[in-house]
Amino acid sequence: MKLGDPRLFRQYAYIGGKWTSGDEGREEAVVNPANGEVIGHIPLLESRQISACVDAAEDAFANWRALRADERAERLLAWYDLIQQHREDLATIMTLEQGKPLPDSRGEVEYGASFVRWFAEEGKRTYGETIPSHIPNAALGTIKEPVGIALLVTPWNFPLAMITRKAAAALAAGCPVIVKPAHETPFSALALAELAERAGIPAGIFNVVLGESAPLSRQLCDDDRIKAVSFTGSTRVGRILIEQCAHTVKRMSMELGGNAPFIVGPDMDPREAALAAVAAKFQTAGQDCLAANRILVHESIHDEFVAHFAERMAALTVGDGMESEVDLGPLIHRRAVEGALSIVDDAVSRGATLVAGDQSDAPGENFFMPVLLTGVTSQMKVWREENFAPVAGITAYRDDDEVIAMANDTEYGLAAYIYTHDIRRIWKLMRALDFGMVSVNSVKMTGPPVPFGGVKQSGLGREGGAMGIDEYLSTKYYCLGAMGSVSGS
Ligand SMILES: NC(=O)c1ccc[n+]([C@@H]2O[C@H](COP(=O)([O-])OP(=O)(O)OC[C@H]3O[C@@H](n4cnc5c(N)ncnc54)[C@H](O)[C@@H]3O)[C@@H](O)[C@H]2O)c1
Ligand SMILES: N[C@@H](CC=O)C(=O)O
Repeated sequence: MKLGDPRLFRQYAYIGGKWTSGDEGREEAVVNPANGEVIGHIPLLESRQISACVDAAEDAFANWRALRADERAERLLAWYDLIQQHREDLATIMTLEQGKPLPDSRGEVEYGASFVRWFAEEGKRTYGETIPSHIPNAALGTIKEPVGIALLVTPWNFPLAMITRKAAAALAAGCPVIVKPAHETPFSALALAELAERAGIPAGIFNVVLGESAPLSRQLCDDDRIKAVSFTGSTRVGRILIEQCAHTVKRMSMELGGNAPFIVGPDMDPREAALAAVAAKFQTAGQDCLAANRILVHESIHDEFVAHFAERMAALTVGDGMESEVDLGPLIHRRAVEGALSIVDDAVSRGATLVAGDQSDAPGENFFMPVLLTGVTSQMKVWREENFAPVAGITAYRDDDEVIAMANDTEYGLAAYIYTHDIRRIWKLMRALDFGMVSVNSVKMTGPPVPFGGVKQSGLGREGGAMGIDEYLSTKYYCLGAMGSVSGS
């Protein structure tokens, strides 16, 4: 791997400010999904090393929480500057381990860094409140305090930004973090740790643990010293973590799967809407929780929309993300390709039409050519499951009430898109859609000021925005009694 700063490529865990190998020497290879080449190895830590990591975080907590918010902000801003300075190396690491095209990786580094800057500032605004007292001669109010050590478990599709969106909020709030990255994409997390160290974030405050996911997470969920768990990943694993944390009653934030509807109104220009739908579906090769999976188009413009969608989709190039002019990189592994194939087969066997998507054109075993299916129905996996692949399903609807019922017919409730210029329709749909985020006439909806998150089985809590830091803060109410005559009491 050619990096301007080779020390960003670390093949160790990072615990209590020390780069750490596994005590028993167990390791795992990490491969480039585009070509199967081994990029490097990571240690698999033993249970006692995981406990040592919690010890280190516990030891570091008191001093970190005691810093003033502006002192923590200085460290975070230094981290932000370093991420920006090293963005090219960070993007290279990301493309090699995740597969996304290099320009997308650069975009993710920028996006990930933006949360660090945002929360550096937001940490200075964790205000409590004063409460008009109902108790004679008493002063009432609240203050916000850090919850304690936070475990952050993150996915492989956004290997950097899903960490910074959590970690920056937790650190700004005064909490130490233990990051458990996906084993497919550990090197972005480790590069962030290297930069956190250089930024003066003290030992024990930002830790990265590596190991077998299930036992490792179980041990940390069982540990009463961990006070919060923030998870981004599948709904299936989210349910497991919720169960595991029940008996220690931890604060939980869950950013889980999505199955976004993309609704196109009858007044829309079919071409404009189709270009937006392609952009909303195929980012990160469809491996995006916001991907427009169920494209619901008014029957009056359906055929024209499909023609434009197919034309735009045909222009997408699939290849190694390190090459120029690539739109879609590989899927993360062969299992993902097989999953996508089975979803397409299921849809076709149940009556969907395969308009485009010839897999014999795929440039390698982990690649998947974009697929367009029409006539998809709620009986098909492509409708019911989060397909997490470049598989687009389009279906026609008659009227607003029908499309609302179709869009809400899913256990997921992360994001929905509406394309129409009819203000009454916008308002009606926006209110009726059972999703945590609704984007109207815009593919882009995320960013640091935004309360990102879902309803139903897409999650609990919000990341980003003013709400994002609250996930790492406890509210302490105080009642100062016998204060004498208190004005306003
Ligand atoms: N809502 C959001 O903000 C958001 C953002 C990105 C991704 N996602 C979701 O993430 C999923 C894709 O990512 P993924 O495949 O990495 O998800 P995943 O649930 O398989 O894995 C996520 C993390 O959990 C770990 N893990 C896996 N099995 C575990 C277990 N039994 N116990 C504890 N930890 C375990 C993994 O190693 C990884 O670190 C999709 O469902 C996508 O929608 C959601
Ligand atoms: N695209 C999402 C991540 C989902 O996979 C984001 O911007 O946070």
